[in-house]
Amino acid sequence: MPMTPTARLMDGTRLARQILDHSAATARAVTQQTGEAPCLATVLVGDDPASATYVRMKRARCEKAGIASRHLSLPAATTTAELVEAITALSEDPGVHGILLQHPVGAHIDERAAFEAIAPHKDVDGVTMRSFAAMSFGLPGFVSCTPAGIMRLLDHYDVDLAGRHAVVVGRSAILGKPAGMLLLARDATVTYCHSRTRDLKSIVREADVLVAAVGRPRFIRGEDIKTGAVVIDAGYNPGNLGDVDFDAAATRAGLITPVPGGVGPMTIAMLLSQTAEAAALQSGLAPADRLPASSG
Ligand SMILES: Nc1nc2c(c(=O)[nH]1)N[C@@H](CN(C=O)c1ccc(C(=O)N[C@@H](CCC(=O)O)C(=O)O)cc1)CN2
Repeated sequence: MPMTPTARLMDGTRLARQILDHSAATARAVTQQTGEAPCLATVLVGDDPASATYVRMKRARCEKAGIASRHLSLPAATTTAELVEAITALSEDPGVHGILLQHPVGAHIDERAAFEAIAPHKDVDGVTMRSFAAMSFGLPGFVSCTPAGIMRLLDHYDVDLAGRHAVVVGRSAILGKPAGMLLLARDATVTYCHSRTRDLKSIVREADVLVAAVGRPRFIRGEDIKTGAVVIDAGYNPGNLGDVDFDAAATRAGLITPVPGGVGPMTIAMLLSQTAEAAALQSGLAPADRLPASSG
């Protein structure tokens, strides 16, 4: 007999809307003050359809929020040097307030070198080493958007993290790794799991808070979710499938994010929030010691 879902849904679409409204208000203030709308430059390398969709979604949200966007589409054969040069030009362009390089780029490109060409004050996607270090030390700076969105969801649903066992499955530079650091900063006891982890299931079963960021559809089974756990599904697999077997997990979890409608919309909302904040900082409208994560 099918089990009844017991978990409460964490509605990322609704919370993202609130953050987008706040970002639009900040963008309006910048435009009134400077006569120029905040501007996000988006850079896409190659023709991966999913990446093109995400960039289109980001630009559409920008337009709705009164944020201008400038798009640079580069061929798949672009070299690291050419990409670094293009991003450096955007970093030096005073008309651009934020830069997004859509991940992933082709395997022949040194993605880290390309990310590092983003000027720190324009790193609204929170992908540079400097942004990661600032986040890890609790200093002002921009935070990688999906982890920032996850923290906003946890706060919105009043999840107390201190002393809880948070298990992050995945260790990518823009998702798993920073998510763990943010949870640690909130006094959670953090375990990172990855492809070489032994007996993953037994660790997942101990998670009070589980962040699934593996990139494998329905990789986390419902039977491995601890009763009452908070389950954050940060997966974005083809066909709008998350990393968690949602139906089964929802019969055991206390709180759970759906896919779609959970972490995804929060990722884009945080990008716009940080873009509006970057423009406000660059035009002297916001104090430089204000943490972007507190806006919206
Ligand atoms: N430079 C970056 N690259 C990538 C990031 C990132 O944060 N910065 N994240 C992911 C993909 N991503 C944004 O780029 C992303 C994925 C999914 C969604 C989303 O809203 N999904 C919807 C469903 C999709 C739909 O409605 O068509 C949802 O979950 O509700 C947003 C952003 C990799 N690359």
